[in-house]
Amino acid sequence: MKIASVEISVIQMPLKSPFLTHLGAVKDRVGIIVKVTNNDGISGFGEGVAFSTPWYTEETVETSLHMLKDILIPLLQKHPINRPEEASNLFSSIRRNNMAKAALETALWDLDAKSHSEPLSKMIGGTREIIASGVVVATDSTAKALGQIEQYLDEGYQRIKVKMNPNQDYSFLAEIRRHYPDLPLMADANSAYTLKDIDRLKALDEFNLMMIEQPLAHDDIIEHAVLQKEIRTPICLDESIVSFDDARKAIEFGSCKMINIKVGRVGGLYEAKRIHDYCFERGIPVWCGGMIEFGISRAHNIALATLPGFTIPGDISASSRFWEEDIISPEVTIENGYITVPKAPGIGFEINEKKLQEILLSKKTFVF
Ligand SMILES: O=C(O)CCC(=O)C1=CC=C[C@@H](O)[C@@H]1C(=O)O
Ligand SMILES: [Mg+2]
Repeated sequence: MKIASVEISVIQMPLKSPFLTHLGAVKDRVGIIVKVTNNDGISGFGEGVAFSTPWYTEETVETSLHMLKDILIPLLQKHPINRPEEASNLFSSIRRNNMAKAALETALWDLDAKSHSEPLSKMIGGTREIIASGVVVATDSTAKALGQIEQYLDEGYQRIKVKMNPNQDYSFLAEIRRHYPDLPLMADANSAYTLKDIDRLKALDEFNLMMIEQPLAHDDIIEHAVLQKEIRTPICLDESIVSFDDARKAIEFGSCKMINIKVGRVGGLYEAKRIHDYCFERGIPVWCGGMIEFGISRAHNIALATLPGFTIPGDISASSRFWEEDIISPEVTIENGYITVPKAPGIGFEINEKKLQEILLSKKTFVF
């Protein structure tokens, strides 16, 4: 890969409505766009998905920018690579900072797929032409949640994920089930519980949830294994899985029955695919998580979700779920609950340069 330059843009756009969790609210999204251009003038794009503050993982937009500008881009300048698969190994000398790594690594994948005139989904071994779409309801009242569920089901989404915590669990889920007894429903706790809550979590078994996501501590796999033995509802891990080895250990240990794979959280597409392959061989279902992202990351998620083990609809919703106007063209849309996988080379979407300029905060170019 003969890289000529890497450009880092910081953008900011308000969400159509706030995304509320028990850990905080996201109203305005700041994101990082990485553009890697080769000597033939072909550009690949990646997106940094860390939030502005470290409420979900330890990374932030600022730490990602530091890692990219001062560590990862200089590393790539010093050690040219031939294939995107090599980026993961090159970056492994740097501990964690997975979202910063993924921002650059995914851009290299897009560039490589475009240089081979191949869709990224095919390049990584994807087999699907359409992917099933789910959506997240993240609000603070039962009435608002019911209203949003109705709207999203009308739009065709195939499953709903709600946010839950000790102030919003049994009666909240009971009310949703009263209205929608057969709805494919999952609940994400973002670590709101401890093992003291086993009885409380056991009581939720009656709602036939597809899974409870990350009920216990963000860095735990030990206590999740204890909990999984006590409850019938499958546990899905999100925050606890930041690498292939985490996934392997969690599965060997019985800490979860499924995994939410987020490209940013695990440091890139290569690691995401390794986790997928491991789970697929063992019949462990995986699904693609979201990061309230802009269109570039959404496009990478679509490519990832074409792999055969992604058997559960992911948090890959339409561009219009969060944005008045997205930064890609065409925007991601849902038809009858599915997203059509683009056939154009790379991520398969163009960049909406006009929108990107409109929401641009800063830009820096690194010449190789
Ligand atoms: O991007 C989406 O569509 C939903 C994203 C989403 O649910 C999450 C993103 C980031 C942190 C969270 O609270 C939550 C999650 O934990 O999966
Ligand atoms: Mg989650």
